Amino acid sequence: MNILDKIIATKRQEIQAYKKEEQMSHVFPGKSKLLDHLKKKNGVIAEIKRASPSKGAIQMEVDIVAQAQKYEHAGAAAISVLTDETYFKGSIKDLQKVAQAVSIPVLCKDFMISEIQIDRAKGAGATIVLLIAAALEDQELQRLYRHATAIGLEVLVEVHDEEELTSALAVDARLIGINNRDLKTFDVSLERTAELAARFPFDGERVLISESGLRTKEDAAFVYGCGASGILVGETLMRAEDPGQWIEEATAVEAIK
Ligand SMILES: O=C(O)c1ccccc1NCC(=O)[C@H](O)[C@H](O)COP(=O)(O)O
Repeated sequence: MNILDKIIATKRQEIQAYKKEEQMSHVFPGKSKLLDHLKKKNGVIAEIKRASPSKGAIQMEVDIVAQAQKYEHAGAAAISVLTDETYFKGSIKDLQKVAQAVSIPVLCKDFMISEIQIDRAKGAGATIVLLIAAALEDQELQRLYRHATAIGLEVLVEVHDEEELTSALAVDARLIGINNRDLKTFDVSLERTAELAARFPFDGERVLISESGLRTKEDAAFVYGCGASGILVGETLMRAEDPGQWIEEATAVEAIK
């Protein structure tokens, strides 16, 4: 069984517990839309990532509120919070704390297979949810996409190959993330953004976000040159001495054409 299949199997068990959980229904102030931001200018989606299956512990003791505020002050377009407990050591509470502490959009980064998870993310303050095409049949992707947008969330649809890009376009996704990491093997290559960007319809309605494996501002310049408007960055920011400076530089860098 590859890691993605293992994670999804764990999610199926966890969802049973969510059903019994007390519903979170905090009132969060209205937040701007990530799509609007990225249509106007390039931006960094800065991630809170304590650990990962490929790297193990990254920053277990991080003060997530302080980290999120650094991201916001540096001009991040949005904050991504990994909420998976088993493999990433995150939690829905992390998301809730971050959503309360910042005024920019907040992405619930998890492996969504059910409406229950989407409602829970919204209840905790997320304004965006992730749907991973590799983890969903086309009909499931469509159903969950519709559900999320119907309750006012933005949806980032993550793809890794041409077939998944076709699935994302079939639901008319506006935020499409090209994951440079193969979730089954952990191989990372920014060339994946270049390859799929060549098939991406740059029609002014949707934006391309390059995810994973971005380490330097030159990496950011490379993917902006491919047509990306956004980059999603986890490990690099969690290990950076000055994550704010990294965000500022990667936001301002000129695309390499
Ligand atoms: O990061 C992993 O090891 C991983 C393994 C299996 C499924 C998903 C995984 N990562 C989730 C992410 O999407 C990344 O956290 C995100 O794209 C940022 O990546 P990076 O900048 O390389 O930390």
